[in-house]
Amino acid sequence: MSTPAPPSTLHVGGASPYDVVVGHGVADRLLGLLGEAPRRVAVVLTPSLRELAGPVLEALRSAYDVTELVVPDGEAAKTAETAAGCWEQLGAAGFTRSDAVVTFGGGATTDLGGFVAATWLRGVRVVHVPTTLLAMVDAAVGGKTGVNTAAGKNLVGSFHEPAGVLCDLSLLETLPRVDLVAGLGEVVKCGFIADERILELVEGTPPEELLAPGSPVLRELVERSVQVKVDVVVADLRETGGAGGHPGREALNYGHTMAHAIERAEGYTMRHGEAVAIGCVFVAELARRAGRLDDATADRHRSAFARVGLPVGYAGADYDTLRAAMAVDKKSRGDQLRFVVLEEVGRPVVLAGPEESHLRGAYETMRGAAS
Ligand SMILES: NC(=O)c1ccc[n+]([C@@H]2O[C@H](COP(=O)([O-])OP(=O)(O)OC[C@H]3O[C@@H](n4cnc5c(N)ncnc54)[C@H](O)[C@@H]3O)[C@@H](O)[C@H]2O)c1
Ligand SMILES: O=C(O)C(=O)C[C@@H](O)[C@H](O)[C@H](O)COP(=O)(O)O
Ligand SMILES: [Zn+2]
Repeated sequence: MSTPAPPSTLHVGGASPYDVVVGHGVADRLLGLLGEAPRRVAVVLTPSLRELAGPVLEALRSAYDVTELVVPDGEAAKTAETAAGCWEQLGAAGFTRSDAVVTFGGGATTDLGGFVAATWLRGVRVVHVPTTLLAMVDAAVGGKTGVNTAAGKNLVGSFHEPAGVLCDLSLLETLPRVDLVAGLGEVVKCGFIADERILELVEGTPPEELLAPGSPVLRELVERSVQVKVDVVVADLRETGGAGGHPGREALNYGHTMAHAIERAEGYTMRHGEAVAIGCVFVAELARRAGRLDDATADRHRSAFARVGLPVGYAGADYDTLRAAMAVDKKSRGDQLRFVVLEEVGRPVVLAGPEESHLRGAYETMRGAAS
């Protein structure tokens, strides 16, 4: 076995700067990152990850009063009720503004834990230790936090930047393959919106190699995807818009209008990364029909996502159900749907108010591609 390369640090500039550290064993840096200011540390995690979190919890207990905020697994954690339960526990523990929250888990845990940290005392420090590929490349970075409501996904939340993100690639060793594959959904998305080298790596590497937690290619994909996200959020943290025709932070939402509608229609049983793959293929087809994207790049979407084992079609819910769910997307303005589409790889733009016939046509193509 070759020794893994030393950790790399990606700096996120702005008003509240922090670092994203990527490498093997970097969860050990948690104590150094939290420093001496906190007396209490609350760790947000799920029952299924308590064993994996053992060394982190032990290290934290050696330095702080630790409160475990044990939340439901997966999307079930992202509710106002779960957040309220965490607030109760923070209150009971006498959690102050100098104390800190640590999240340990996938994107659902970092979203919920980040939201709890953003709202407790109007904002306390949070450090994310993402344990899924998806959370490392996307959810833990950039400060978007939130929970779902009956009306849709991530409808309540806030922007609250972490004090640091520790992407410990060793933690991926226990992650089921299907969740690793789902994480590639956001990785490939980053390739299409901003970094074609990601697509070349995905297209040119055997999937087995891509999906090995110790693989240098996987590590490069993590670093490149984090860099894509960092570049976007540094320029437009609060999603107020970009310059020169670039959609700003909304670019990271590529494929998400349909993805979130499908997740909601499926009662959040489909993995987010899988829905993102379908959503990207859908919106590429929409852009093709609207005359914005060429056939070859639309086809490249199908082949890139399918190559790593992600779905590229969906036939579960009918058009009207998905159309209604897309209307509550945060990119919508009034009655108008807005999509991020590509004009070419690396050139995202906003398509506002697409023709209904193009939407229906892209929906039918998505239905036809369902396996
Ligand atoms: N805030 C953001 O910017 C942002 C970005 C992308 C996605 N998200 C959100 O992230 C969520 C999806 O995150 P996800 O794909 O990580 O799913 P997830 O958090 O539901 O985790 C997937 C599964 O993996 C398990 N797991 C996690 N780490 C593990 C490990 N190391 N070993 C074994 N099992 C492990 C979890 O228990 C869970 O069952 C969605 O809610 C999505 O909306 C947020
Ligand atoms: O960070 C962002 O901005 C993103 O859009 C990244 C997405 O991958 C992520 O799923 C995000 O949570 C979606 O945001 P939302 O604003 O559509 O809820
Ligand atoms: Zn996403």
